[in-house]
Amino acid sequence: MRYIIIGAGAVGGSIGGRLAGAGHEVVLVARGAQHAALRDGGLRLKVPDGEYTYRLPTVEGPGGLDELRADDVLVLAVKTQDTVGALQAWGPAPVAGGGTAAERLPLFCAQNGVEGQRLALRVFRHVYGVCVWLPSTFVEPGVVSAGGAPLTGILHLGRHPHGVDETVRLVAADLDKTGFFEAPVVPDVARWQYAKLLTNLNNTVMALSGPADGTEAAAAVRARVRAEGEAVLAAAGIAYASVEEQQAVRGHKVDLVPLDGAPRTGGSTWQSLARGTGTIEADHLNGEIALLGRLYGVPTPLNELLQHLANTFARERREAGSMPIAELAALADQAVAFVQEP
Ligand SMILES: CC(C)(CO)C(=O)C(=O)O
Repeated sequence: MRYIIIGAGAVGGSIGGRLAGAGHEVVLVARGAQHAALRDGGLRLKVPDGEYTYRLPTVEGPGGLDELRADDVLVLAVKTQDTVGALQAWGPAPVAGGGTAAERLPLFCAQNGVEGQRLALRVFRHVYGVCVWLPSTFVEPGVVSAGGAPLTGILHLGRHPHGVDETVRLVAADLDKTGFFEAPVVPDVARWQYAKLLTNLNNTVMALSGPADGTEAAAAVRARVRAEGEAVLAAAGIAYASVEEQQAVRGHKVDLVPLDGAPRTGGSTWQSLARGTGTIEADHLNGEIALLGRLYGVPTPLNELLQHLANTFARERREAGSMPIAELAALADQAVAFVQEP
């Protein structure tokens, strides 16, 4: 199989690099400065076992390929807010030399949340979810780091929202065989992704108030945000894997190792803010909970607040981590009081 990594950033670059390192054919897809750096200098992957450079075919879109092949596997690793753009480019994808129609190819969404798969199913027939547990960082154009050891990441895979087929087994086997991923094939990948969504609700808290906030105030905000998420999923009848189930798989297999020259950061939303990308994933993390809350009549003041504040930070390019946790906690109290008013 040939792996086409659409969005060769932190997660996509880590997966693509490790697959290439294990001898697989990999094509990287990126835009702008990242495309230029990957094309000219290769992909530099900083990991606990060393630093590797992979010189791989790199394109900006399907037009850069001669053709799509029947053995191509698309891995969509762009941030959720960039999914529609990527699907518009790749979905109908008539490529120069003809070949296989992209919409018939398997598309694996290696993304946070669940919205990516829903969008992809409007265009692609064979959509797979990947529940990505892979702490990684976009260091600078052409360079990504992934600090998990002994494994780089744990990637639960399955057809979205549920189901297993031969393709997912083959992809999981390729990932497993790199030696750097554990890739359990699960019959209910959405259940794992909703569990991860609950964890990712904290991404905005970290992005606003700093990555390494071990204070009681931060823990209290996180607990309240998660409790809202759990109440919403319960009301919507959406099942999610328990913390114990997740820990049983994860164990200490992706413990973080400090990497020379690669800054330790606070999750993907923090990184987006720190890079000043102008957009973040909050609409599909806290915003997913707020949406479900409205659909099922469950108040979600904290998640709405976090969605709003984080989007404002991104739009105004405010400094990541610059809101003291006490200020965030006070705003959270006000938001809760506001919805409780008669
Ligand atoms: C928690 C983590 C790092 C795991 O992959 C993540 O999902 C994120 O930063 O978005």
